[in-house]
Amino acid sequence: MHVAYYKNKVIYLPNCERSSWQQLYMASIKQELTCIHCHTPLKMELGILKPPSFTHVQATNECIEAASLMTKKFTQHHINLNEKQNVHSDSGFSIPKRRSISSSVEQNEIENWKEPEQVRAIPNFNEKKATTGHLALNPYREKLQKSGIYLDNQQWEAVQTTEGPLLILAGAGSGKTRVLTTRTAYMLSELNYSPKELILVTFTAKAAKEMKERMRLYPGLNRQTLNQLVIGTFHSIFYKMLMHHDPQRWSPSNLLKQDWLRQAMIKEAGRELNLDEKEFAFDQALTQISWWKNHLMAPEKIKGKDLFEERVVYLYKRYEEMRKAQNAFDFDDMLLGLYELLHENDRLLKRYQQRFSYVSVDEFQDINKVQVELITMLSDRTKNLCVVGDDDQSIYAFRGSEPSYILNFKERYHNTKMVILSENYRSSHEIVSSANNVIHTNRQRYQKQLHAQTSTHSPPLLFYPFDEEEEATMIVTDIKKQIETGANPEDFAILFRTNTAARALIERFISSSIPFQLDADGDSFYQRKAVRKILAYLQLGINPDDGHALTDLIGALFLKQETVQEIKAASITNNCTFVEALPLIKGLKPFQTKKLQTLPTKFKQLKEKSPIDAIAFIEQEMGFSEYVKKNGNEGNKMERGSDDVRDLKVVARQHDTIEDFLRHINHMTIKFDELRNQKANPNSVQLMTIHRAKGLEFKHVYILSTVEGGLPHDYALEAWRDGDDKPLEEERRLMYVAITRAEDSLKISIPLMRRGKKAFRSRFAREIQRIAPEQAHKSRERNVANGQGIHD
Ligand SMILES: Nc1ncnc2c1ncn2[C@@H]1O[C@H](COP(=O)(O)OP(=O)(O)OP(=O)(O)O)[C@@H](O)[C@H]1O
Repeated sequence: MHVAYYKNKVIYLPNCERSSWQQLYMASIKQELTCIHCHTPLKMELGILKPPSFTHVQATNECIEAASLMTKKFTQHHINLNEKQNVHSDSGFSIPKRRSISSSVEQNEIENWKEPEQVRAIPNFNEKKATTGHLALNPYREKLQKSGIYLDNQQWEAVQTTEGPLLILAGAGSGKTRVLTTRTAYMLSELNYSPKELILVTFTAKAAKEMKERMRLYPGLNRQTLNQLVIGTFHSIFYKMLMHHDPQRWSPSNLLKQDWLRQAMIKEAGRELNLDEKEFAFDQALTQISWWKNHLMAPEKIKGKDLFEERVVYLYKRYEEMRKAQNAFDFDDMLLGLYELLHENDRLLKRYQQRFSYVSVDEFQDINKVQVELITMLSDRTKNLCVVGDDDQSIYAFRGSEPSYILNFKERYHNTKMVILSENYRSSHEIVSSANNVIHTNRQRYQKQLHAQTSTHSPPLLFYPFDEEEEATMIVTDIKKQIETGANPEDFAILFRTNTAARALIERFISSSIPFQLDADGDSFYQRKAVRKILAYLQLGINPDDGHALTDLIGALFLKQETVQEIKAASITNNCTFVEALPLIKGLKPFQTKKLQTLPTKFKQLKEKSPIDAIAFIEQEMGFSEYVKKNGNEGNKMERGSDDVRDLKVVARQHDTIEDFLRHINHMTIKFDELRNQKANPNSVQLMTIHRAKGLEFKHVYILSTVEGGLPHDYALEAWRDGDDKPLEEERRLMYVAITRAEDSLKISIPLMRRGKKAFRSRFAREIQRIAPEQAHKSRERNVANGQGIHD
């Protein structure tokens, strides 16, 4: 059904602007859309696969007749019911829409709808399974197979290579965990190496635990042997070593465990520079300091590139002084401490080299400078260093990791043997081919192609929501339908590039009945600096005595926090509101006083506006644009204040009054906090950043906002325009990681609008539609052999 009654008007869906669909959808949830005949509330379907429609649950024949009669009227040439009634749109709906409709066409289809498309560039599936019988069967391999542990030939080759430097390039889903655990088990139970000789470094504690648990299932391995094995993260293993040598200095009580402890130190140092606690990006400063430490860069050796960096260098220097004076250490010091200890103490280094004859490292693509140096030192005697990783999944440059360590491994460690694991056991052929299509464009990589074991004949889907809001609605609707027909919530994951990209999605899940879990760092979108300040303006517009809002706002007026007390005092002595007291502050420069004098009137004007107009007014008339320009992205190239304001405008457009807008935000902020403290429910839809999804797998995956600026992120595009394509290559790897998380189905969202502007489909969404040359070549060879053509 395409007609409904809404706000005292009859509306016809094909005539409604695309931008209004989301509002209509929200209206349907509030039961404001009704049947034109019986006035029963209608449900609006706004999903991925089909154009939207209204559903009438118990429609009578009269209801259906009335709807079809009305539809006919709307579709007649130049005739429009609302036009006759001379009703004009006042809520964003173009009713009537002044366009001619061919009288011969029964115009009952939605022209504004853009059909989803399947990925076409899928080569024919090669049924050939991974080879398992080519190498001569080894009794141990047979034993493994009897225990249900199958290895393909490439995996088996990696397991058997125990001596010398070994690089195992493990494509996504190719069983690197299986290889690492089997290789360790093989060395222990088959070659009878002592567990004390082995050290296995993982990237997360979870991975270490999983490997230990898996190893318990291997034939011939007992608990006692496994307990002697050194397996854990860099931090856990190396910290134990430090504790062993100097327990007093490295006592856990000296650890700066929480971020706020470190922040407190740099904030104290910041006061020496007169940095405003609420304005300066201290969190960014800590990330930068950590990056330098992991790159073995002492503060004396760093020259800041800009004012922000110069300040952070100072904070770094003072932080180190304060930390040392307190005998404290942070997580980075655990690695640096051991690095220094082994450098200074050659005898100790030799002892460790003597003890650990076999060093293995997982997730080698994510390694950083200090970690590389440490494992090189430890394995230097025997050169028995086995590293497992995937250069295509290196996504932690911001934390100091570099794909160059894995790419240059062979140059750094002579006589390296390289084994490539290219059989993917996780995803369908259609998903694997799409991943291959995207990643092959990267230049900084080992050329390789993943190969899937099965085909579902169901290619990934590209779909086109109008904007962020509609994207969220479509995905929630899609998942809901699948759950209704038997799928489990835990089968689904929605992946996004940044937390802010998921704002609308989180809100839609909060309002739905679907169990979900959010796995992302950081506060709610509405707690972000620029957003909080805009909201403070709006709150003061409504309540000019709002003390919290005044505190949030003060920096945006280029005033110091101490001024808040002065304003409050002036409001008491002059018996006026905080806003009215703004022009009464003494000791300011004349231009500042002049600006403050205009504010009370402007705050009054603000109150009367719609949320979207009010934000524009705050930006242009109340000086906020100027503030954002100066302070919007201090030290943070990833998240700019101006983008946050544009994101906020997307929400603002959905609300008619400031009160309603603020109520919505307040509700969502409370719900977001509850979410943070809620107990984990394993059977829930997973919402997470792509970074968090690494190493995980889900039956059905959705990727959000695959548009230029979203994925790839704006900052990478800027770097690329300046001639640096490294960040863009990392974004492509992120896309690759996201795609390869999916087992059975993958849906990629390409909104038409982003942050209120026309969006352009991501280059990755274009690349996915072009068959990777290597795949095309193989497919052509096969097809020639089979006498078929290929589609690309
Ligand atoms: N030889 C094999 N035969 C059948 N299944 C296998 C084989 N090797 C691995 N698998 C299965 O393939 C899946 C992916 O393996 P695993 O999680 O170890 O991949 P991965 O290489 O760590 O992936 P990623 O790097 O993408 O996170 C697992 O379910 C694993 O049990």
